[in-house]
Amino acid sequence: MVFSTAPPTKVLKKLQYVQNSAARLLTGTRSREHITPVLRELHWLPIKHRINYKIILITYKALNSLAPPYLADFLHQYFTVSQVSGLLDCNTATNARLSKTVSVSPPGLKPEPNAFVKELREMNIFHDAKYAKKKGYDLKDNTLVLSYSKNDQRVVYTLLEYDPLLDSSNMTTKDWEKIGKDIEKNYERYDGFVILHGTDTMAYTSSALSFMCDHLGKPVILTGSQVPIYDLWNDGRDNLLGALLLAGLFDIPEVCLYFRNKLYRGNRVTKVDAGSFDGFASPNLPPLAKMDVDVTVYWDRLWRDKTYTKFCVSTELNCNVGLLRLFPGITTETVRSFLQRPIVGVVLETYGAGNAPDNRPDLLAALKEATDRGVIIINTTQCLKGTVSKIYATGEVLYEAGLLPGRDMTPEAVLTKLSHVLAIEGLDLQTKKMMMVENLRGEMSADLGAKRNLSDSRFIQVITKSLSISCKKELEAIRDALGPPLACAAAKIGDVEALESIREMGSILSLGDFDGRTPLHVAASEGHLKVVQYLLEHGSTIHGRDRHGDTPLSNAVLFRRKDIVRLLRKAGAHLSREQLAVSGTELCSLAAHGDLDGLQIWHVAGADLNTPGYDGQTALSVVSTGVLLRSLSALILYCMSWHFKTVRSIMSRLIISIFFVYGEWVNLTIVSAWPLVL
Ligand SMILES: NC(=O)C[C@H](N)C(=O)O
Repeated sequence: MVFSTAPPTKVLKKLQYVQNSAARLLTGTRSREHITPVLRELHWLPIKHRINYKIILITYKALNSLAPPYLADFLHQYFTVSQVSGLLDCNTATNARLSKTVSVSPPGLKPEPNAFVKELREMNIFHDAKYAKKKGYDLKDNTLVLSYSKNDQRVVYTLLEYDPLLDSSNMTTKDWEKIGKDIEKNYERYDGFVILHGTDTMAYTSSALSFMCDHLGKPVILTGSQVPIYDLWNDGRDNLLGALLLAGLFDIPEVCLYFRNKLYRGNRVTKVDAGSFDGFASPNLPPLAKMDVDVTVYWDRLWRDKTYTKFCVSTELNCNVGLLRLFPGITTETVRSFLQRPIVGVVLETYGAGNAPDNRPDLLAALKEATDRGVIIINTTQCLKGTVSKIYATGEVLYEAGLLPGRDMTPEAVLTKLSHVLAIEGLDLQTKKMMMVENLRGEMSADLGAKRNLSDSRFIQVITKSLSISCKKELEAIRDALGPPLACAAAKIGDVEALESIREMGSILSLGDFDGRTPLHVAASEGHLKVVQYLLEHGSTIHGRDRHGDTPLSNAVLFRRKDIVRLLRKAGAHLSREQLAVSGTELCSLAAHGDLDGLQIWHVAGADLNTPGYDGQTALSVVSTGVLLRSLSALILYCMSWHFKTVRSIMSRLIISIFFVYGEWVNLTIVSAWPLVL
């Protein structure tokens, strides 16, 4: 997690003056007259450095012996109310930071370990301590609650800080693997993931993760900042807040990058500005979402997995790949030595629409030699925007040399895709080449093909006629408003054809109705296996929650649709942490009623039969207690029968008790053995 930026040198001088003067004040007289010149200098600094945390803290320490009202006035100019109270409190953390800060002389910014979560706790927007307390949340140190709520739902988030924290320039593929593994490890416990990352190499990481995450069904959002979040004037706070809200409240099953109010697909971005809050661009794909006055998610732009397979992360990456940028006069020796073994994959950045000199047979021969040896070379453009094509003869020659077209992929995307594809075991070269030109995660613009016109839809024709509408915008608005409830209605009656027509008119089948219930929720509840299959094949969001927090899987469990539970599990659905937390009590109640079918469904859905209920009992102990009680009653009956001599022979008395005990034994065996026979 890194939030840093280096200030320009002119400002550094001023910064140093203020720091030094403030530091001198620490040891000398601390009267108002001595401090005023420092403050004046402070005011002349550009705002972003004036409010530099270090300066404020040093000056604060210098001011510490002054009268509190003066001190508070000063602090309020630069800090929020909660930060001031944190400072005045001068707790151990603040003291630790103060002493550390004073000893730092040149402000070369570095990631600061173990500071972030404490800082977030002090910012009201990032942690609503009162709410957490009121709700009785047992929040561990690194778990916080956002103060923003939607339908009384809060985003609760847990922070995992890496050790060591790295400037992103120091990151390697090993760090991508670590992030990927952590996502995989925690996948079922969280609804989304936010990765705080330095901006310098963030586009590489987001591209790599997009390829490493197979069948992703939840948001993974990378974000960072150009100015440290510890500074008052920074972009870290907005970026982090936006990323948390999007990851927590929206079902966007992609690896994305969030920066300056926009959510981009992770493998379409590139860093374009080192000195602006608008640091990233996605030249060939518009944003997936915008956080403005309203949050707008462009659902139709999302990349959806069309297969139903469980999420997994492939962490293997081939590091023998490289980027080579052509320039006029590049020597054949340079190209040749670059293409030497062990290199197996190369991104060749060519001119314009994918062109290279066609009057350099030596250079083209060097490329051809490499591709003949099995090196995969992908042709990409040096331009920020646009795609490679074969329109020029200077482009055509590259394909004759065995290069593959990188279309409009960013160099970051091609490099990480090569690294991923080349590491997959058991694939021949031809398949790997095929994968490189295929769209794996929306990293290239899709062929638009013959896109159906909205007005071609029969349904839309009827609506336009009856409402006398002709304008495209109005048609789209009608489609977007009617699409989700219509799709839910079709799912309810199990009508796959109707769903197909709704999809053809451009509606997104993953969207929910007024209660947040998607067609998948409805089909799962109603038990329409074919509809569930169809929806999964068309990229329906499997983890979507309705207003009550229910998912398609929990609905299928509730309505006892065992075949649908199985199918959803195959597609990667799982019970949420909250559902698992109450599963113990539910299982005990089913066990107490001898409801084998109910227990089976929960087991298929992934519940652990050993989960304790509210009173600490498990389903198994409930059954055993039942056996004990019934065995006892059997014994009592046996004795009674002996006593009252109602049953004369010992034989018949034995039969009665065996009947009781045997009956229980059969039950008990089924309950404890059924997981084996499922
Ligand atoms: N502000 C930043 O994020 C730049 C920093 N050097 C990094 O990428 O880690």
